[in-house]
Amino acid sequence: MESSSGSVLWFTGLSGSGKTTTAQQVYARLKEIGRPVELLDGDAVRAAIGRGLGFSRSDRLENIQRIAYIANLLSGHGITVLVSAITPYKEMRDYLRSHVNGYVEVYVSCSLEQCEARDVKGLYAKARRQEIPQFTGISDAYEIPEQPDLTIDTEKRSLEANTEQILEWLRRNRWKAEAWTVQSAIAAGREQSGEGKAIEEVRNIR
Ligand SMILES: Nc1ncnc2c1ncn2[C@@H]1O[C@H](COP(=O)(O)OS(=O)(=O)O)[C@@H](OP(=O)(O)O)[C@H]1O
Ligand SMILES: Nc1ncnc2c1ncn2[C@@H]1O[C@H](COP(=O)(O)OP(=O)(O)O)[C@@H](O)[C@H]1O
Repeated sequence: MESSSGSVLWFTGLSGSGKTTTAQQVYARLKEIGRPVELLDGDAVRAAIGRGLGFSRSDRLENIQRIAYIANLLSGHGITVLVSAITPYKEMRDYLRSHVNGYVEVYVSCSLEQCEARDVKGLYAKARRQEIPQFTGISDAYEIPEQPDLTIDTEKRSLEANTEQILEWLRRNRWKAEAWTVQSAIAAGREQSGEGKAIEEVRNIR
């Protein structure tokens, strides 16, 4: 990760697994503590810049690449980006890992049975009636991430616990490194300006 880039937390999981709900909660917590943050939700992005894109493999790939492009622009300004999109294929996530600065894969784990029981938007019922083709988990694949950076379980753990797990991961893996980089930069600046040498000279006098 480039030192000036923000993290891109990419929430991947089945429809109804809790990607949006969790991303919204993380968004609220980051806002509270004054971190610059943006949320790119799959549905909203499709409505804004994905018109004409369906759910074939190639359209989904195109959709993910467009979101990745925006995520990179934002993270380049030090913004933490939260993306909530099914991102069902390994191929997509391999692409993201190699093209998105600060990529953090967050697998939102929830069984198909539970997602279907939730059926937040009534889409599973429609998919079962074959009214929606290529529906993820029913008539199209969801390839479970093999090595996500983080897994959150929305079936067994609460929204609050999962949000805290994500914030703790950021604290440990990203913000500590950030603080270290800033400290090193300050130290290097001091060295360059001669401040370091001056301090050394004062020490020698004493
Ligand atoms: N065929 C099919 N398969 C899966 N999902 C479908 C489909 N048709 C419509 N929807 C609705 O579109 C949302 C998924 O869009 P994404 O952009 O996240 O999908 S993808 O990453 O490009 O695969 C998804 O939103 P979420 O429920 O928030 O995941 C669905 O509401
Ligand atoms: N622990 C949990 N974490 C997140 N969502 C949960 C949890 N338990 C129940 N839910 C519910 O599951 C649904 C998830 O919907 P949503 O966030 O829109 O999913 P997705 O964005 O993955 O399609 C919401 O109705 C939410 O209230």
